[in-house]
Amino acid sequence: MASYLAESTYGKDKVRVFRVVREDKVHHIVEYNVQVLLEGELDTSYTQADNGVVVATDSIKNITYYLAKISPHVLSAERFGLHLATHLVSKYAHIRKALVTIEQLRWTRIAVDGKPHDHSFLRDGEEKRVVKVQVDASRGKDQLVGSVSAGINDLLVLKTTGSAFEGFIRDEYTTLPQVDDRIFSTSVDVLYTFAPFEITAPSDEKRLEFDEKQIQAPGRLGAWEGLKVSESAREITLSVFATDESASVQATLYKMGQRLISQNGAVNRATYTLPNKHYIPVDLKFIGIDNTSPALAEVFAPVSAPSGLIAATVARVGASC
Ligand SMILES: O=c1[nH]c(=O)c2[nH]c(=O)[nH]c2[nH]1
Repeated sequence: MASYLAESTYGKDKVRVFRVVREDKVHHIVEYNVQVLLEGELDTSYTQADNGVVVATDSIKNITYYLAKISPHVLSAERFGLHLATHLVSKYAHIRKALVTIEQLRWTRIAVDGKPHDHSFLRDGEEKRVVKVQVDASRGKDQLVGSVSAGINDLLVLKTTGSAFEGFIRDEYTTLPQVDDRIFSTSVDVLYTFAPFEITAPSDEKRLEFDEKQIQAPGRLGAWEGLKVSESAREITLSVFATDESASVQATLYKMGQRLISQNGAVNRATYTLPNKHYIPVDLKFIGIDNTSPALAEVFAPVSAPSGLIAATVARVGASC
């Protein structure tokens, strides 16, 4: 009956942060859902009820808000996440690793007479940008290793043709007809990963320092900085989805990943998770109407469950992560 604590992590989830940065009359905003998890010399908090090693998750929340106030990087989820994670592992001697996941909600400037408004925004879609940052101090507090992944969640797309699914295994379990034309809809989750890099530890007493010079990545922050790659990933995902003569979700996914990597030199891997959101032509034979032959299918029943689920990671040849 012997047992032991095999692994653990803890922190604060769903810290909702809205930040405004006022540049004279032009206001910039971000809204984040932040998850902060810590790992380190924390076993005794589980095994011996030793709260003396616990940074309260309430304090983790407070630190998140404090950094949102003072960090010059708050408008970039990648930089803000790195600043927060670097502070946590630098401030607390026994914390070995900080993992920060940020979900960024969409706020787009309202266009008034075709001109982006200074301080009014709209939620144009439920898609989110997602950023996962890790700062690892396992090799020492002065040898911090940072890693960044970023991507998109819940990007809902649909096409009405240019998608087939044929040639799959047919046996006693098969009821699905082969089709050379169908509706293809998915809610894209994509996460792409950059090579890890060193971060110079903050040298100020409060361990709050964090600037570009501390990032020892090729091209520093610029190599993987959020927006360029994130816009490219979104564009590639949408354009492959729209233009591919899809043989299957699997084949289209692979093309998305290949193109993302070939067009973004700093990205080493891309993981796509694509539910296949089925739209089934309604059988109207009961009233003498053909609505099921592909060319005549016009009325569909969207099926919320079950859905297919296709996930794969495409990696750059020769890259170690
Ligand atoms: O693109 C698809 N891939 C599958 O693996 C699959 N399975 C299924 O029933 N429909 C589909 N469509």
